[in-house]
Amino acid sequence: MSEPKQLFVNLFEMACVSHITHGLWPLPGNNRERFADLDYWLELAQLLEDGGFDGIFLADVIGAYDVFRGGPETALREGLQSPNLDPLLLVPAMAAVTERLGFGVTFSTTYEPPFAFARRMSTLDHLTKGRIGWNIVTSYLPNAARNFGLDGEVPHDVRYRYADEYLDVLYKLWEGSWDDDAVVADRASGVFTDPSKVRYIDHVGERFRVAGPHIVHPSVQRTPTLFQATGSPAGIEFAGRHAEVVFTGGRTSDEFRRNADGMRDAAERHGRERDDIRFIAMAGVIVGRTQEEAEDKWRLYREHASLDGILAHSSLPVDLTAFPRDITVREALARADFPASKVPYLPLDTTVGAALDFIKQGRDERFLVVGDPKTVADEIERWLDEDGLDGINLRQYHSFDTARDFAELVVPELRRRGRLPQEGEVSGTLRERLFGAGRSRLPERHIGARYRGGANLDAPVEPLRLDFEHAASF
Ligand SMILES: Cc1cc2nc3c(=O)[nH]c(=O)nc-3n(C[C@H](O)[C@H](O)[C@H](O)COP(=O)(O)O)c2cc1C
Repeated sequence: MSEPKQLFVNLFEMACVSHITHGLWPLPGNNRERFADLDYWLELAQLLEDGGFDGIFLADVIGAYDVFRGGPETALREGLQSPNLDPLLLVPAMAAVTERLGFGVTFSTTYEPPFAFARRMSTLDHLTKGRIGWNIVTSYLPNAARNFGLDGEVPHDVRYRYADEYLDVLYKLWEGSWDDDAVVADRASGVFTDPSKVRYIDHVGERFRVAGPHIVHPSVQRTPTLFQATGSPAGIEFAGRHAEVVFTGGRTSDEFRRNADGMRDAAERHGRERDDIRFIAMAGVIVGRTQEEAEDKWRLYREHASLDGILAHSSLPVDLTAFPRDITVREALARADFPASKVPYLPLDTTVGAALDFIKQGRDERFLVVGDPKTVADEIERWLDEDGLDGINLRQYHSFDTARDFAELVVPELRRRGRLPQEGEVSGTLRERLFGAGRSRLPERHIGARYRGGANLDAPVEPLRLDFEHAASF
């Protein structure tokens, strides 16, 4: 009999008070307001490693949420992703108190040039001994654009075209600029680096000119493990070329499988294998010693959920709370002169009141389970076997109760069922943890590997075809 498929578990985090579960930070015992205290991250990292988590995943944004009600006031009042610390700087501290925990950090390709970022990631890969992953985002907040000298957002698909060139520069630096044996460190001769094994990259593209050589020698993974979250046609094409782990969702199993298959098809179009991408979903797991205890927690979280926080986070420009509760959402959007086609996720023919209640409840999710350890483990097994999910980003409702509950109640049950590695069984780089021992580096068939040994540095890459009609943004 084949071994059961195992789950990859990240805690979903962000260095702010209110990341995705708005309104919950003031709950008794919640540590969220300590996010700027280094001890918060050290305690959390140790809890996660000891508790059987594979990684911590750090989200990031570089601007304020100021679309809802035309300003940042709601977001600031809620602590909604602002104030927000730089996630890259938290990693070395957490790495110092752990040995196995993986780190996924978010960084945007749209506003800061690639050379300095390549250096920071190589540094983190060295310091963590190959435990670093990068969540590639192109940023979606209009305010972010205004923070970096632009009047407004770069159009959605253009952001992905820029991101593609950004990745090209990074691969040249990470994969092509230095040979593995370039560092000699020979005391007798006093030679530290063999200059014949280090080269300029001389990248000249649409957006970037980067001479190189890379200023950091090769790290364990060279290219960090590449994560991405997407659902748009342009994003899927980009993921097919680059991503190794994709966050995707879906309200039903079928929708999830269709999304994943679309990305596997895209991977094949780019010369990769279908299982070169792992799929991770954001998941809510509310567990108690009994079903009743879990239901009580879930009720508490829903009672305290902040509708304003959720709406400000969604950046919906129409303030539905300003309309009578008994008219339909379609009617409210028409009165606001806002096209209903731009909000396909809203239930247009229900009343505004029902829609707001629905948004606040947060129940329409495939990857949400509330129950005792057995119920939760049964459901997670369905996600793995029936939906084809590989891992989860655990949504936090309460810090550290969410992570501690999962560690104490769910991990032992999943281990008993062979769905998580046993304690002490885990080792290797982040990429090896996801794809198996011996795969610390990008496989040869990945586009980033084409520069190995300095090959192809002056051969242009076929541009990513992004000629889709796509107006929606996140
Ligand atoms: C689970 C998840 C996590 C995300 N985390 C971030 C983040 O930390 N920072 C960010 O700018 N965007 C984040 N996004 C948004 C994505 O980067 C992207 O903008 C969104 O998925 C829409 O992509 P698309 O337009 O290609 O479909 C996240 C999305 C999902 C689903």
